[in-house]
Amino acid sequence: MGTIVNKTIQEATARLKENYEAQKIFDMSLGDCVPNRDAIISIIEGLRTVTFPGFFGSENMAYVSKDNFAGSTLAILYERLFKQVRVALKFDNKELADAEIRAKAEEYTSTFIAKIPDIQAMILKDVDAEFNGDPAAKDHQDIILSYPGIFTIFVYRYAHVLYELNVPYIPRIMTEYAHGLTGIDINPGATIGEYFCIDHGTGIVIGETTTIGDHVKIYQGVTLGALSTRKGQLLSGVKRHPTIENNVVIYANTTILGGETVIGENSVVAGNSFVTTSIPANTKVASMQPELEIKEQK
Ligand SMILES: CC(=O)OC[C@H](N)C(=O)O
Repeated sequence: MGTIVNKTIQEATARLKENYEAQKIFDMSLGDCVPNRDAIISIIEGLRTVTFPGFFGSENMAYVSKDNFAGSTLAILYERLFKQVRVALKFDNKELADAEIRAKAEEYTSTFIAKIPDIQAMILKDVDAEFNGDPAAKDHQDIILSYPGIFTIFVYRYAHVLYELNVPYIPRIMTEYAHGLTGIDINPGATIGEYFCIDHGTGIVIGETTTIGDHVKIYQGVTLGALSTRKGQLLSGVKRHPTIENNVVIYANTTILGGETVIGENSVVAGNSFVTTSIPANTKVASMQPELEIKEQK
C-alpha cells in the first residue's frame, strides 16, 4: 500500500477509535461475551427440528427412535441455549458474579427446556387454526412446510417463554430473525392465546404489550400498535398496545392503536380500518377514531 493510503487508514482508524470510546455501548474488554446471532438462529433450527420431527433437520425418521431423536436434540439445545443465556446475562449486567450468572443461566435454560412439550402442543393448535382458517391450505403438512405465519408464531411462542423469564436480548433476536424472513413482526412480549391464525401475514406488526385471546385471526398488514410518542422510554413497561378478545377477525391492512383499546369478543374489524377506541363484543366495524393525537409525556 502506498504512503497516502496508509495515512488515510491511520487517520480513519484514529477517528473510529475516538468514536468507539465516546460511545458507551462498545466495551471491547468483553471479548466474545456478546450474544451470538448465528448461535441463536441455530437454536431456532433445533427447536424447529424437535417441534416438527421429520420436517426439518437431517435425520431420517425411519431409522431413529423417538426417544433418541428428542433426547439428543434437547441435549444439543440445552448446551447451545445455556451458553447464549450466560453470555446475554453477562452482557446485560457486567457487575454480576460469574457463579450467579451460571446459576441463573442453568435455571432459565432448564425451565425453558421443560416447557418445550407444552409449547409444541400449543404450536400444533396454531397449525390447526391455520388449516381451519385457510381453504387454500392443502393439509397440516403444507402449513408446517411453507406458511410464513406458522413459522413466525412458532418462533414467537418459544421467544415469549424466554421473555417471561427475563432473559435479555435473545427473545428479540429470535423474533426479529423471523420478522426478517417473513415480514411478520411479533414482539416476544405480546401475550397470544390458543389457536392463533395469521393468513398471508406480510406486514403484520404486533407490539410488546398486546394481548390476544383464543381463536383470533388476522390478515396481512394488520398493526396492533401504540400511539406515537417522542419520549418512548418513559412508557417502557406501560401497556400501550391493544387487547383483542376471543374469536375476533381483523381484515387486511387495519391499524388498531392504544393500550386502552379493546376489541370485544366475536367482533369483526373491516380491512383498511383505523381504530383508536374500544369496540364492544359482537360488533362489525370499520374505522373508529374519536381522537388522534401524539401524546406528549409530561
Ligand atoms: C407496534 C407499535 O406500534 O410499537 C410502537 C413502539 N415500538 C412501542 O412499542 O411502543
